[in-house]
Amino acid sequence: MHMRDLSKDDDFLSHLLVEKLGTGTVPLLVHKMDSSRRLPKTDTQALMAIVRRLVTSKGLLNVVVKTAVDELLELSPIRYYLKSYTQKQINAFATHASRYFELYHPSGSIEIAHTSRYSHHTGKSELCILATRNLAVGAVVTELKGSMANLTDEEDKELKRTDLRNSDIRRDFSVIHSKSMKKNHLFLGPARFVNHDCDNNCELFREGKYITFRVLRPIAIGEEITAHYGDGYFGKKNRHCLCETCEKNGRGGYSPDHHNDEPESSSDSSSGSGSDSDSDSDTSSSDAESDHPEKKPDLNINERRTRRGVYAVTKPKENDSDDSDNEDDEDPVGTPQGDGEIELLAELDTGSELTSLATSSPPSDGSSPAKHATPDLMTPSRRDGASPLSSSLTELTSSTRRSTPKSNQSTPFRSIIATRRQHNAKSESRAPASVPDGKGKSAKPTNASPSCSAEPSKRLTRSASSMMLSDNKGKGKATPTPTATPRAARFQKGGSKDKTKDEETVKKEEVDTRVLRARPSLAVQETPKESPKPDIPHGPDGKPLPTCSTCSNVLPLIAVDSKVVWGLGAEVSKKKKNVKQDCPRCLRHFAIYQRPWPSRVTPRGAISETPREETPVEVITKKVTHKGLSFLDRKLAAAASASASAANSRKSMKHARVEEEEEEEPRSNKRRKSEPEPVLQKTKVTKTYSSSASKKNKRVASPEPVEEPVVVEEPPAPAPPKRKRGRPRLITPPRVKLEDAADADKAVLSQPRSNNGRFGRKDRFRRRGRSMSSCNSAQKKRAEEKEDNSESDGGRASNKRSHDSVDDVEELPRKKTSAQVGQDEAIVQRVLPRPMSGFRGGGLFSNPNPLQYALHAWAGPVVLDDSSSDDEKHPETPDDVDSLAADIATPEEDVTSFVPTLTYKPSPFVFAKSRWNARAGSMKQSYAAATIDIAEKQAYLADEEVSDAAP
Ligand SMILES: C[S@@+](CC[C@H](N)C(=O)[O-])C[C@H]1O[C@@H](n2cnc3c(N)ncnc32)[C@H](O)[C@@H]1O
Repeated sequence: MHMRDLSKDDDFLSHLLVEKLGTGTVPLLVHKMDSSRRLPKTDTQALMAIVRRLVTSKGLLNVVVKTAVDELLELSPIRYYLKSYTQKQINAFATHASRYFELYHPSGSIEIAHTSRYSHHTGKSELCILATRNLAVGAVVTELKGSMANLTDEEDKELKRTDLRNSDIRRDFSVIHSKSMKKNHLFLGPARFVNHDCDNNCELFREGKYITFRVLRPIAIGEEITAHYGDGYFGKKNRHCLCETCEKNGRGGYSPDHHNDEPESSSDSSSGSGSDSDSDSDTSSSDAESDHPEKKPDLNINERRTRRGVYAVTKPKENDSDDSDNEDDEDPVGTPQGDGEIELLAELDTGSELTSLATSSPPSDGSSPAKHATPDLMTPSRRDGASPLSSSLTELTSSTRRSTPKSNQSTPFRSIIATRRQHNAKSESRAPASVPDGKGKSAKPTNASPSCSAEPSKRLTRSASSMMLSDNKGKGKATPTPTATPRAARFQKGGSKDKTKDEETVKKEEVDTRVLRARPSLAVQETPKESPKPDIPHGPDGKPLPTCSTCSNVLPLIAVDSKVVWGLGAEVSKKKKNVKQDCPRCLRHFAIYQRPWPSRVTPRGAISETPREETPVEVITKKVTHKGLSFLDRKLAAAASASASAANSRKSMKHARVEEEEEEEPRSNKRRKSEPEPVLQKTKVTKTYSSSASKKNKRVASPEPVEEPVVVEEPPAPAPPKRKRGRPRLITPPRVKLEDAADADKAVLSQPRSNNGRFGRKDRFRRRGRSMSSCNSAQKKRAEEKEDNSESDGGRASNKRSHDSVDDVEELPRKKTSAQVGQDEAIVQRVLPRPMSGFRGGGLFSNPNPLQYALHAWAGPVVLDDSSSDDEKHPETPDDVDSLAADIATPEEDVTSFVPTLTYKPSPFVFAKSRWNARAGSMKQSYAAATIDIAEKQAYLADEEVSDAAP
């Protein structure tokens, strides 16, 4: 993908899906790559309607996102925007759009919001990412993704260059450095809104071909997601950094002796060859010490420093110290480091930001930027910091609090970024001098100063940058809370030598955590045992400040271009005085979800209501009992022992296997009649099986979409389709009907795409290679096949691998799945991972939400046994839409795009069940056939499974 395309697409999509969505009079202004670019005018209502459908759809994430992308592409302004695009560009656009849509899915855990932590310094509206759920350590924020584009050397330099002609151009984007390719890539998308904190709570990491974020320490609802850009991103040793940690510790931009107009900023604007960190590299350690006298080894174990800011690299070498600028300078980025788990160095562009920091409205007296806070400050505080005033939804449970960051137990800290207070103070005094401590803490001295540690009982907000109260995250490096941040604590205690040792321990713990950690969402759903004490903030006049009736944060003052657009009372005065008022963040949330912040619509039974390909419907109603399991256990044990003796005859088994496959279905049916499996205790048959299919002993899925299968007691139960063992597979969606074959544009846009909206390669080929009339004939053919299949062989659920393209399906009717002969809608819903078919949430657990389970329990930071397959299959080439930047270009990629999100790590229970669903039956028939030694067969199957699992 080209940098220009990505920039343009991101400008447009962020405009559509961030700026315009539910923001009303309070826009979430996104810094554009090119703010002078004219964007097609788009109906906000139409966009909101699409998002509303997304959030209310009962479907899998990738399916509903794909639908949303489809709908977006149908909008006239978007069609107009794409009219000159090639198919490949449309694919990339669709992929990028899916990243933004994903943010809004009810299963999501983050939101984009305003922050004014930096605005008062940069003079620009800034955005941030906030958690909408409590996030546990190790959780992967899967929806925080970005698209990448290859950068030529010229583009790389250009991005670092300060464009003096257009001061609006902000370099608020990430640049990822690929170690393997030794190239920089532009990294845009929702992930670009993650701000820097010197004590970051998330880290960038790579999982397969994905780059996403992993939680380093517990994050509370409403807390900002932060990453570490590197030690030199904001000047030497981040001396201009405005993060909360620096604010707490009086460092960086909050250092008493901080000056904005420090010389290193100018180096960024020069040519692009230099960077802020380059400057750092030359900085003596004594300089660094003076800036950060208490600086401890960085907590991010993955961090290594390079010439520019880095926030995700391989594990550090032994004795890697914080003052390793020179070492890193010399360290070629392509040199393998550590175990190579993370192969990307992630860096943010260091060019213009520092220039911006240094040049934007510097205080005339050179004082700390906080002294010049303007009223446009707003970052909603985290959930647990809120003082519930009216809504029970704002309350947190005690257990939730236990899982919240250590900050909650530590000395409360109140951010100086207390917009409304500052504003009020300003109004009253009419002069910045009204801020007595020089940090804007005067609005309510007891709250604003560190002395507020005398109020430990009060749960204060984190308020990364807002007008609100802010607590101390408690993550001060000097006072780690071992239980909250064991990793941090270790690194703070130990030197560099200990660090390596500790890393190993931590790594091990991480692995454990990956398996055992609780779902992040679990912590969110609990109900409070008791409400925290309301902490109603007061203004300088002693009067209580207006608070949001939902999140209880102080209502912000939001300014755009130095003009207050919200918060001065205009919007409140229209209403009655005592009417409750929500803050813009909660208003936006409500507009999107129709529910009070932070709750989102959670489709109930989304998984179970969606028929899966290759999943016999009757299996859905079966339950595995303990009795059945013990029986299966015995069988499994017998098979395992038998298989041990069969290692030397596996080759001959392959022939036998072929024969067996030919006979499998009839035998399967035979088995079902004669030997009912104990595990299938409750066999119910749905209407989706035709009598003709029963006659032929073959299963035929209903041509109708089976949203909620009506279960009827109607024996006999047809045999489930044979399932291959091994990796989960997706079934490729069929082609969508071309409503208007004459409309070429529409034909393009209505082509089937993969889950995130991209067009498959073969689809593109088809589009070029086939005329519209051939499309029509294909439709006819499908209709005929549909009839055929409903009467004959349609029940043979496809065992095709996911990379069987749509074309394959159409051109090879015998491979056609039963779902594909049904309606298109039904087929779309079949784009499901195969492993899920073995996961019967409703049957196994009291909370029948396998999607949630998979998302939160399994989508961990584990390097999966099959996670490398993507890379093995498709070496990453971010310059192409089929690569890192565009991960769903082909049907194969449909599979891979889903896997990281729904990482399949079955529990032993589920694993046993899913395995036995497939294996137990075939084993029995193998015994019955008695022509092949069962032991050999099992050995062969085990072999097959291994090879199936391989990419
Ligand atoms: C990748 S962007 C993050 C999103 C950005 N806030 C926005 O609205 O687009 C990086 C920019 O955010 C701001 N920023 C993030 N973290 C910061 C920090 N710790 N100190 C100062 N500015 C920061 C700076 O303006 C920086 O250039």
